[in-house]
Amino acid sequence: MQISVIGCGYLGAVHAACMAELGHDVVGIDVDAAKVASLSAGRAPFHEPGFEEILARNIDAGRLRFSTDYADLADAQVHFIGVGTPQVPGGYAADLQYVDAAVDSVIPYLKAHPDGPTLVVGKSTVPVGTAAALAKRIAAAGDGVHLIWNPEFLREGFAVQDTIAPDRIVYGVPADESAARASQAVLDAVFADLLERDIPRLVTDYATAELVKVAANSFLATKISFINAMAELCEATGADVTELAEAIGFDDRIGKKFLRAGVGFGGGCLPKDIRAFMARAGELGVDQALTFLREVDAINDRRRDHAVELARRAAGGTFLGKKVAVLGAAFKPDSDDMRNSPALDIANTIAGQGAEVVITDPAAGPKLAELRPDMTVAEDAHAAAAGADVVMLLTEWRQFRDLDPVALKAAVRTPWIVDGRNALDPAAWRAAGWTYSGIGRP
Ligand SMILES: NC(=O)c1ccc[n+]([C@@H]2O[C@H](COP(=O)([O-])OP(=O)(O)OC[C@H]3O[C@@H](n4cnc5c(N)ncnc54)[C@H](O)[C@@H]3O)[C@@H](O)[C@H]2O)c1
Ligand SMILES: O=c1ccn([C@@H]2O[C@H](COP(=O)(O)OP(=O)(O)O[C@H]3O[C@H](CO)[C@@H](O)[C@H](O)[C@H]3O)[C@@H](O)[C@H]2O)c(=O)[nH]1
Repeated sequence: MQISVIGCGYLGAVHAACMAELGHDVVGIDVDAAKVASLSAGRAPFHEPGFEEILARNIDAGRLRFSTDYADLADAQVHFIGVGTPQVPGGYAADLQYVDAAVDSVIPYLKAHPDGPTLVVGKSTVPVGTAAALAKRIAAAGDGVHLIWNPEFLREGFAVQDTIAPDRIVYGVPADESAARASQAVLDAVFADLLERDIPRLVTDYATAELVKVAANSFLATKISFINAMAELCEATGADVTELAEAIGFDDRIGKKFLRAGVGFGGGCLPKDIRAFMARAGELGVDQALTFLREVDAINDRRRDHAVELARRAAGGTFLGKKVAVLGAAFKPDSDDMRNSPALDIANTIAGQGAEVVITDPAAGPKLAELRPDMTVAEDAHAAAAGADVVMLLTEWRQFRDLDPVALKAAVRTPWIVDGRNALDPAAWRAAGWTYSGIGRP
């Protein structure tokens, strides 16, 4: 099937390559010419395990190409929309200008297809009500053109695997039954390979599909803030939050996942999605339903402040004249994404308070050096830690988890580690002569 993917960022580029991997003929459209040039040359513009391989393989096979010109999507029957929906500047609501622009740009090319309806498929994360409004505009483009809302649940670092083998697929379909049936059949053909593997597919109305996405992210954010709140209690009582998380996690109803206390959640999704959800609830007059998310957000912010405090204590009460090595800049390991990254935020705060900060990240390092010439970016943990008064582990890359505390001690001025992700073995670091300070651990 001929498919277009509009918006080739972390979501769209991976989706385009995965759709080609499933055997479809795919064109990726993006307004960023540099990104399109990089993708066209088979070079991933961001770090995502396994992505570059499928990108190159499918370009070579002739099933995948990229363009800045919307005219190149004219023959496609299915158009996925994966453009960004960041927070509006200075506010909580989602900025829909990129979705609106993408829809405006695709509309002139929408025409009924000989093999069934032409579909616009929304993947971007949007406030509930967006799909219904877009569907009206798309319907005005002509007969045989429909919108399905198909939210995306991939995690960065596992994006390829999550796209090809998602936990579930959700279709928000038009209210009109025959339009719903016909458009569902087309999207089923796109995902035939996945459906054959019995991946659950849920068919809902537009509003439910939109809400499933933000509800899922709100639940995940709540789980993280819950365990971080428990870390605050553990810190006040001398208890250990990692043992607490393990113990409650044995209950199947709670589960072990997403209970890692630390410097909290960041990235291009959870923080902005819970805020946009709160903003939308306010517009709908049900803001009280989501006041708990304010607390989720506040707990999350407090973890960053707390990490700064732990470092200040380690530095002897002031950052002036002190060198702090920060291990990690990306918001999570196996990604170079620094959007709303706790690590980068904490590094900025500490530098602003007078410390000499040297930061290192296996994937985000080069991008950071380019974007932030004001920062000292080191090659690796040992180079960053040279002469440091405090070392902070803020993104739990394997390279950092596997550090040898004995070898690293030889590089630093003072062996004091703040483990902002509870990723290290405190006993091993203490035995090597370090002062170890974790999150919610004695
Ligand atoms: N990143 C993720 O892991 C993830 C997962 C699930 C859902 N989402 C959602 O997917 C959407 C995209 O997220 P992302 O992380 O890929 O963002 P991104 O910023 O990495 O990518 C967005 C891309 O859209 C392009 N773009 C903007 N306007 C355009 C237009 N008019 N026409 C064509 N291209 C245009 C940009 O140049 C950019 O390359 C967001 O709504 C996000 O919440 C993201
Ligand atoms: O126990 C945990 C788990 C995660 N995190 C942090 O939470 C953030 C988000 O992690 P994760 O959810 O793995 O990353 P994303 O790639 O942002 O994925 C989330 O956001 C995507 C975009 O909406 C969704 O598609 C995914 O399902 C959802 O997990 C990161 O900063 C993690 O360090 C913790 O602090 N503790």
